[in-house]
Amino acid sequence: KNVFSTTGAPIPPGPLFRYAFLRKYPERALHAWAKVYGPLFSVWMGNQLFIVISDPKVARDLLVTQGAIFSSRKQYFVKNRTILAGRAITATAYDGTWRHHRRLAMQFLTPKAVEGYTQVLDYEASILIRSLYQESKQGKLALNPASYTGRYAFNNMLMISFATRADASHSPLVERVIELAMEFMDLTGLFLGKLYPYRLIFCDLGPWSNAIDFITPLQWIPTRMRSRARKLHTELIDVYGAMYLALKARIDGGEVVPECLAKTLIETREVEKLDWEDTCMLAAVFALGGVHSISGIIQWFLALIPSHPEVQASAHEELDRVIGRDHWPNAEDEARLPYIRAIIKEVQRVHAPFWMATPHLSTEDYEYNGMFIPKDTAMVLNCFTMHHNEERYPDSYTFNPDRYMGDELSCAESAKLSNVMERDHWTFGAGRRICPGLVVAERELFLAISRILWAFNVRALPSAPISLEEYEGTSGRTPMPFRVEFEPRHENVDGVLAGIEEMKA
Ligand code: HEM
Repeated sequence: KNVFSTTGAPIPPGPLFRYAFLRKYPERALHAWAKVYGPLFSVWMGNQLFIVISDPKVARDLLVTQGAIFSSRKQYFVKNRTILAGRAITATAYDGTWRHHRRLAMQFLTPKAVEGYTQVLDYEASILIRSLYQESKQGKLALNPASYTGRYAFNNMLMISFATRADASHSPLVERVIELAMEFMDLTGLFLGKLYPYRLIFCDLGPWSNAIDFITPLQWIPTRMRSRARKLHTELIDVYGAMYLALKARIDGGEVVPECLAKTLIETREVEKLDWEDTCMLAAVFALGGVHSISGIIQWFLALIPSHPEVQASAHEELDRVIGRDHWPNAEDEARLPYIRAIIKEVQRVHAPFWMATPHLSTEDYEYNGMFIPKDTAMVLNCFTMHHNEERYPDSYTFNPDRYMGDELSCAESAKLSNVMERDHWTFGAGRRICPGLVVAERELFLAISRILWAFNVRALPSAPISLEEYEGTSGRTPMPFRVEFEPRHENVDGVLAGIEEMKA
């Protein structure tokens, strides 16, 4: 590969020895290198060049302004080519298929669409609070929140994708979806710790995936990795195909099912010329992208809040003042609760679930500030360094929601600011591949976190301190398993929860 442009510009500087540094907590290595090599540096993995972006203005200049060049995806052998077969939007190159599939999914992700099914998210948030209240025996028993936050995020996605949900005793099909997610994690080499149901529906690969991705001859021989990846691909098609067909059978049987992604696919599949694999992978998109991420952020919130009693007290004060104790916050209260919003933004800043977003691939040679970025370079957004930019976030290692007071924009609005130094954070990526689930994600986070704060005083156990440094996986996703107490804050919690019944799947 050329390391100089035709005008003689070199690729950005970078470290010589790298693999060992990138194995666990890779963002720490990237952060250290950004200090040495600056806002744009190179890292080679085998014959693949990665260029790491660590500055908001550079991110804008390349990923946004030059979006026509920096918006594709590398076709990793295991994840993109074999398991997802270039589909599920995230794995698709920057082409007509990507545009087509993203457009179809976006019908369910625009602010207007999210408004239309907010009652679903609202209901699942109620079930989340009810489960935490009941299963903690009204606050007497400490809980590990992972499976509850996972079920919350999972049910939201199941409802908007397939108009179905998992009750506490889930169906065999849902069990299967979870097993496949675990196999996905296992195969893509990302998961190091103990498995919990629901938490692992999907995570986007850190850029440094398997050796087989970088050593081409390994792809030609029948390794166990290759056969498991192929099997997983087939199973994803089978399982999500079965969920699609189950919905179709309901519709064919005369049932009036709520609007959902799979229903739209059923109605438009022929006109849209979607083959069976496209259909199944598209139907799976929300469950793949929108579970682990949401669940992870709520868990980080729960891990952080007990050690910041002053933040929790200010949140309780705001809720009591603005909402009162007779009812809990609803979606339309969001704008009136700036401190709750600030907490949510700050959690996302200090614990973005994907420290390296999902790398974009360049599709043309490009020269930037005297440096050469060759075609087919994987561009990594170094969110960790960007979220610790002292100019933008003074005292950046301190969890301090106050820094967002006065920021009245939603994350979606903030991502469009022309002054990128004012953008709230980079947790959802940047440019044309920015997370399309951003609006629904924000609403889900608001409903869950504002109601947890309304209902409970969240406390750590003195005997089981929570680690805020370590995490599972290789990209900052979820905290190490921990337990917290959910102490009801007032008597009305019981009364408000009394009217809520769990629907069957
Ligand atoms: C707080 C929760 C979430 C976070 C932090 C998150 C983060 C991300 C990030 C960093 C990317 C890569 C962006 C880039 O390439 O620049 C992404 C892509 C994506 N996300 Fe999310 N996401 C979240 C929730 C969701 C939800 C709820 C959905 C679905 C409803 C979703 C669906 C997707 C899809 C389909 C892509 C691929 C987009 C493309 O390649 O064009 N995400 N997300």
